[in-house]
Amino acid sequence: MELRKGLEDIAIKETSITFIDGELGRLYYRGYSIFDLASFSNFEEVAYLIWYGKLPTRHELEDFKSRLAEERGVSEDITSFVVRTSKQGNPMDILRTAVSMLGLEDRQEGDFIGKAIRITAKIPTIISLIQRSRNNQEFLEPDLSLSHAENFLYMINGTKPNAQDSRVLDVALMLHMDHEMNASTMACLVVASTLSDIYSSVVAGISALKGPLHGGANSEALKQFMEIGSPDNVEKYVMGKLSSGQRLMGFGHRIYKSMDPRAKILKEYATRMAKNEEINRLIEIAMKVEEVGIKVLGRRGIYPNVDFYSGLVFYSLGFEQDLFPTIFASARVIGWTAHIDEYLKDNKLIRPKAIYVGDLGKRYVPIDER
Ligand SMILES: CC(=O)SCCNC(=O)CCNC(=O)[C@H](O)C(C)(C)COP(=O)(O)OP(=O)(O)OC[C@H]1O[C@@H](n2cnc3c(N)ncnc32)[C@H](O)[C@@H]1OP(=O)(O)O
Ligand SMILES: O=C([O-])CC(=O)C(=O)O
Repeated sequence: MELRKGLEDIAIKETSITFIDGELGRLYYRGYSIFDLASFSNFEEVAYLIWYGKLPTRHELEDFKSRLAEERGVSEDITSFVVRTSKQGNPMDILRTAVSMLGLEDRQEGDFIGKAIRITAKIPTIISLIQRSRNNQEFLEPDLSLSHAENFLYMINGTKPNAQDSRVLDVALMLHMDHEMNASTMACLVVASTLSDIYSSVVAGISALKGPLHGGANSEALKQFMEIGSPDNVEKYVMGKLSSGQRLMGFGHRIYKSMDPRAKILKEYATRMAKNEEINRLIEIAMKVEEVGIKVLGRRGIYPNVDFYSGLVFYSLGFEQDLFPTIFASARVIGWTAHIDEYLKDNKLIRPKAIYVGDLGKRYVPIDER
């Protein structure tokens, strides 16, 4: 039996959701280039596209937007749980538990996409509640007249966002929505393939996304830029890190062997929206890390990934650093649930093999003789 560590280059399903060309750095959702979607589309339209497989008509989009907006509220139980844990808890742990609570509260059978819409609509409310309650700021009810991205920013910052900021978040969320068979999507499918429920599967996705080799890297990348402190320190920091065998956070990818197209788009937004001295300095540092990192790692196909510039964008928009993986989850939940839906149409229990390398036939030794 062949051993494929990390299931590298193993396909577990056919899909019509996302295509990645890792050599050329191209990404498509349902056949549409991410560059076109980022230029012309918006969060609600792309969520619809990913779930339903086609772009909505005007009427379908309006209907879908209202459905998503109406689901934004969370129960008093969830609100009080988040408020109680927001000061000590890791935001991904809080989000994971809150989504688990959503599962307990949902007693309806069926309507898979309806449930996916419900989870997607409520995650920004939970995230905003974490940030505002730990800073002793009053909790704001969702504003149903605002778009998904506008309302997310409104609930975080307490003021209606300007058009540029809401457009930037809209695009950033679109870029994070799906990425074929990444670790967290795989985790969702492992759970879903046992015919468990959507909430349990999404909880598995959040758990996998939390790790610093996956969605947790966005927060680590910004931490890295903050630690570096000044563009003059970049060369020494990067060389020191790499020569001691550590990884540059926000660099490298299982599939991309060139620059991640989403990193290109996010870099453009990050530089365009530079706001204050701190953020301008962080952007300068990031661009220098990119330059030095590519000089050293580029020849091995290791380039900036989506997590390299996304943190700078989220930070500029008012999100606190440890919340970044939760923002990632708020968008990726669309890809997770679309892949679950697709997989369950032709389900097969996911159960790979392990190659046994231990001994056999050992004599059992009673405890007093050990
Ligand atoms: C949304 C996302 O999940 S995007 C990824 C976010 N994660 C990060 O940014 C964390 C840093 N990056 C990494 O750890 C990796 O690039 C991963 C885990 C994302 C993908 O890596 P894999 O395809 O599994 O490759 P693997 O971990 O085996 O690395 C291959 C080689 O490249 C090196 N490498 C990979 N990424 C990096 C990096 N960021 N910095 C330094 N070296 C790296 C490894 O050390 C390894 O070297 P070796 O062959 O000499 O041992
Ligand atoms: O695809 C992967 O392995 C990681 C991921 O989720 C992404 O890049 O968005």
